[in-house]
Amino acid sequence: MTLDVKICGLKTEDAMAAALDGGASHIGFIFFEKSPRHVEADTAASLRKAALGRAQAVAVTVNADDAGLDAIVKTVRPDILQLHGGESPERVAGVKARYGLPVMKAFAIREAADLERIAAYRGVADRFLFDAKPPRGSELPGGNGVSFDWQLLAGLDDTVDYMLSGGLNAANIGAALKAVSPRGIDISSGVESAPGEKDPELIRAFFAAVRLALETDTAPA
Ligand SMILES: O=C(O)c1ccccc1N[C@@H]1O[C@H](COP(=O)(O)O)[C@@H](O)[C@H]1O
Repeated sequence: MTLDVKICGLKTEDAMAAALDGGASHIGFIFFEKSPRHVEADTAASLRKAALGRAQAVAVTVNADDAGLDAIVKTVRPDILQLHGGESPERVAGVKARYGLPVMKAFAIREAADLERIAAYRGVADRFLFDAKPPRGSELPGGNGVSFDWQLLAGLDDTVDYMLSGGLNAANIGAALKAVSPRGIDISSGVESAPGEKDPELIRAFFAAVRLALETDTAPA
């Protein structure tokens, strides 16, 4: 089994190096000013150079307008756009057409009914990302370090290409991969020592836990 691993919310060169050396397939930059992980486009453009030819750069935005996306795409040259707000299927299609880039659409999951929303995005979004619903009072649509019931995804058919996200860490990734079979996993706060502060040691520990989980073949039959 190959598994994509996205380390999200990178802001520093040492965290970027740990992510790439660990084997990240994707690295994510947050463009959302309320987030402790927010980066300016210039910073992301500089950091993403280290990933060229090694990992795909993902620009994470929340209900961004064309002007905002134009600036990010022009400066950062991301490989993928992650839309982590309430973007409609029409908006996703419009973003894909405007930039010619793959789009990963995020969905907040708490109960089975939340998955019904993906139907309208099938054939529109290139990939889905399933994250937990934010806790009450949080200003962040993602990056809250909160998990959801992974079993909710167990009934998805194999054609649904998704990344699993939300509260993943070195301690629970084995159980997550026992429960479900995503094509990718995405982590942010689980490799931080404080909000927005990536810890290279925690990034290394996460990759070690992923390797262990894959070696022990934890995927469901
Ligand atoms: O991380 C953020 O601050 C953030 C802000 C706005 C939209 C998305 C954000 N992060 C996404 O959240 C998940 C991972 O969160 P965690 O591992 O539970 O901390 C991931 O998809 C990030 O791209």
